[in-house]
Amino acid sequence: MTTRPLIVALDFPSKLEVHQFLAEFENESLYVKVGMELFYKEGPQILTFLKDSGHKIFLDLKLHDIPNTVKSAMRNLASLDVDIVNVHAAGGKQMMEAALEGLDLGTRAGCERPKCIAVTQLTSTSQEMLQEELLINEGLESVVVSYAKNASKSGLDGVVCSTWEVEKILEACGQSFLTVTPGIRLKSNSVDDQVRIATPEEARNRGSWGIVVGRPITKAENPLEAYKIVRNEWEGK
Ligand SMILES: O=c1ccn([C@@H]2O[C@H](COP(=O)(O)O)[C@@H](O)[C@H]2O)c(=O)[nH]1
Repeated sequence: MTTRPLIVALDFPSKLEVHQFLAEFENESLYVKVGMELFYKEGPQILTFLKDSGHKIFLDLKLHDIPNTVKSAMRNLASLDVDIVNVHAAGGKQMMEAALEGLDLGTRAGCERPKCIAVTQLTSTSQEMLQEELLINEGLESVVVSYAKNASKSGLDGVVCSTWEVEKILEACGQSFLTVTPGIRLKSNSVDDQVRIATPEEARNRGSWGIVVGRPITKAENPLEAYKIVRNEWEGK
């Protein structure tokens, strides 16, 4: 598996669809993302199944609450033995620090603490929505970079952002700060509800650490073939 992962978003209603999807990949070890839809239906057991099948896991629950609640929740998530967890940077620095404290408390001796990253602005958010609905009167890029700096100052390992903010974030937070970029589309794909989209090649050229790809693979007529096309473009083959 590449050190700059292609993370497949398992946005399925239940474990049945997950099993059907993964069956096509035979023995390939994937980096998968489990989000709210699947986790709220199946609970931690789905993570055990994925780990036992040899996959790495980004548990994408996007915590956003008061610091004490996030700390306690992260303490529990730490015991699930996943590779990445996340919060919303909009929760603020104190909340992000609390998330790390909870993870440190919950990580079992001898195990690695899950990496913790913060969502800056969702890739479905546009400049217009930022201003008109969220009432944030800054440029979107500057808001994203500013939230990334808060995440970095709080000790987090990286952020979720769009491909188009990666360069500025790496300049501001250092080249080893992780940038995970969803909103990835091949030229032939539909945009769906995403706004700040990029191709796998653009993500690679802009320096994304990892890309998250859901529907372009999971809804493809041939998911394994779609996965290989995305992976080849991401890896520059
Ligand atoms: O800003 C964000 C944060 C998370 N996501 C998640 O990534 C996948 C993208 O799925 P696609 O089908 O490739 O659009 C999905 O699970 C989102 O919840 C994001 O898109 N943007």
